[in-house]
Amino acid sequence: MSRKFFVGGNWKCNGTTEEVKKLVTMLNEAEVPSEQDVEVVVSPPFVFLTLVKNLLRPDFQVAAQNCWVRRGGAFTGEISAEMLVNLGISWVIVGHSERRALLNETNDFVADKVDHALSQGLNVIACVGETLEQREAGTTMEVVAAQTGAIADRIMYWDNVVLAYEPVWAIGTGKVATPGQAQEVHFNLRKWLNDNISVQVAESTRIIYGGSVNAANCKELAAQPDVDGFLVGGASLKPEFVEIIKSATVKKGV
Ligand SMILES: O=C(CO)COP(=O)(O)O
Repeated sequence: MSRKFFVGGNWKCNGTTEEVKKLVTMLNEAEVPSEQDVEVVVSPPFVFLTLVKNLLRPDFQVAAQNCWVRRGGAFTGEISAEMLVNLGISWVIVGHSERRALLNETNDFVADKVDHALSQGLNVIACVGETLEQREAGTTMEVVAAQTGAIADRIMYWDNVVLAYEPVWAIGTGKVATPGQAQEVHFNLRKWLNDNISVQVAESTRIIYGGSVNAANCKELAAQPDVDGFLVGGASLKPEFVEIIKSATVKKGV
């Protein structure tokens, strides 16, 4: 069993053309472990997708932060999965907690999106995670299982899916989950996959952690057996993103 370490950079709604070019130049010049050891995917806002795709080093890939739930058409302001494929974009982030919370995306809506994005040949980073209230009420695993279950029903081939566990209380707060807290949920999620999908899917699906990951905390998190990488927000806009990519070496024992 080997799950390639995965590091995603979610740039969220940030950046000007100049800033994006600078960030890409920094990434292009960085020395990182080889493609064999780490898969790196950066996710700029829609308007910069083509710019980033054209400038970015070929060993890194590009993700959109969202896409429309079904085929394109008369949906003002939306971007379809077909358009992303047409641009040569290979990944899309789906179900991010900011969209669930601020745009009222439900488990069913997220599941429809996963279904359509996969049907068009996109790879999907599907996000799940509990709020602070849910954690304090002891319902973390229930919430995460319900979110995962909704999308799992629509997935035929798990090879194109990465699960991102992003506890809402750790996102953009500087309050990172402890390695133990992250490992506990990742372990339980993998067990959920084992019990509800298959042993093979449980062993091969990458479960990455997101929420205030930075250069200082990434190594200890990466050392957890069920943490297969990261989805990084704020720190993905800074040079320290390179250090986070390098935490892949923790898995290799290098
Ligand atoms: O939401 C996140 C990645 O998708 C995490 O954001 P931060 O790393 O800024 O906490």
